[in-house]
Amino acid sequence: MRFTDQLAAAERRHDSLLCVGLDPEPAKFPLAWRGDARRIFDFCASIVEATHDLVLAFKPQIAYFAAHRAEDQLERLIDHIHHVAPDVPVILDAKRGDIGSTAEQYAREAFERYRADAVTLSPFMGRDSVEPYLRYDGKGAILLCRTSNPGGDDLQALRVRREAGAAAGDEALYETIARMVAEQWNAGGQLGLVVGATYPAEIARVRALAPTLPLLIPGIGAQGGDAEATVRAGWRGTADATTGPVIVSSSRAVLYASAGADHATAARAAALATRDQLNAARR
Ligand SMILES: O=C(O)c1cc(=O)[nH]c(=O)n1[C@@H]1O[C@H](COP(=O)(O)O)[C@@H](O)[C@H]1O
Repeated sequence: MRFTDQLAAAERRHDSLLCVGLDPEPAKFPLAWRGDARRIFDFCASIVEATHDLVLAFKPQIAYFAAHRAEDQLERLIDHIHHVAPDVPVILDAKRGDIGSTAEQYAREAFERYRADAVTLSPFMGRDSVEPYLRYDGKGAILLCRTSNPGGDDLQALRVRREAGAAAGDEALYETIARMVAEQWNAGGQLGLVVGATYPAEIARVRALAPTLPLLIPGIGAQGGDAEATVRAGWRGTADATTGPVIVSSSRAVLYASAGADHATAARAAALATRDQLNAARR
């Protein structure tokens, strides 16, 4: 099944816009596992098992595994997700971006080694740096557009001249990215955009420019983004061919809801409350 169809199906089946981000930090694990990087798989698997019926996607962040030489645990984790939750797509958060020949290796890593359903990428090096990922039929590539961090302004808010063909004037760089990706790069329907929950007005702008693209929206929870405003800005109806899904991602607020032996129960409670909060904003 194509990534976009997987998202739409998981959104409907689990009645959810929530993605749980898997950013394992051994220093924050429950006491019995604390500080032990060999428990990364066990910790993440316990979260997946506790929350998979509440989410439309999981998003492991590769740095949290690679930093601990735990890539083998990431491979096992993604296999485990496909096994216990075959209907929930996996977005590998890797934020890659390089020339085509190197991008071919990154694409192979994401889709063949890790068997992810989609990957996050930087659009900075242009269309040919994204194309190797699109050769994997049905896989998704989600491009950074308006990121959740304050420093995102440094480049993404810069005013640039609108492309020839668009109405005269100027616009922010993130608007150019959204327009270009939606209108020119997305011929195969595999692309999505990242927009931070910390910037609801920009989510609305990106949604207007890219009505059918999936929007990955991190920044609720630990970064303080407004969950309701996020949904109101980005959600235009249950995902189908004409309405792009929103994937609202939260990592720390779910993973570390409790530092005790009840961490999985607490993670489920946090995921359930967040799912319900997101749903209330669309009803
Ligand atoms: O691509 C991302 O997922 C991402 C983009 C962005 O603009 N901001 C952002 O926080 N992220 C990621 O989303 C996660 C946010 O984690 P929490 O703040 O703990 O929910 C981290 O894995 C970040 O790397």
